[in-house]
Amino acid sequence: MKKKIEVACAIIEREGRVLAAQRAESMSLPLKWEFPGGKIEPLEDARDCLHRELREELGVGVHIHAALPPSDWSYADFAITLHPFVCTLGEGSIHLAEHKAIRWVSPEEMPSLDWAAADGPVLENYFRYLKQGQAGA
Ligand SMILES: Nc1nc2c([nH]c(=O)n2[C@@H]2O[C@H](COP(=O)(O)OP(=O)(O)OP(=O)(O)O)[C@@H](O)[C@H]2O)c(=O)[nH]1
Repeated sequence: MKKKIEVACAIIEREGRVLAAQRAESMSLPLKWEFPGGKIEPLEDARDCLHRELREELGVGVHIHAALPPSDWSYADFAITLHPFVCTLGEGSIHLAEHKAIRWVSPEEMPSLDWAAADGPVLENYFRYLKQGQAGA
């Protein structure tokens, strides 16, 4: 059976843009774009995982504002459930410990990046979330 992992990831918003991070050549899914985050440890809460991973990967704290629906994806060699959270930056300034690059992208620019395949449904859910916010505004 395929290995199954649970991953928490952060859609960090700033001034109408979100932070996209590019995986390094040395990582799995090299050079793909993703939302920073990582694997949830056994018995770990998804939000605690997110805070831990963002400190490790970017050296920042975040404020979590909303949880988007978890989304499942099956890669050739493993299956993943992504748990996305909409966040803003808290304390610290960004230092890249693992990623090759980051970009602040507008919602219009987001689909043009070469995302990890599992992020497709996450982008759709985020666009739906933005629309709902505008409808409720
Ligand atoms: N953080 C994050 N990971 C994602 C996203 N989309 C996606 O497919 N993933 C996959 O989820 C896994 C996250 O695990 P990780 O960040 O703790 O793992 P890693 O790359 O350090 O180690 P790995 O070598 O086991 O892949 C990776 O396999 C990554 O490719 C995303 O948007 N954010």
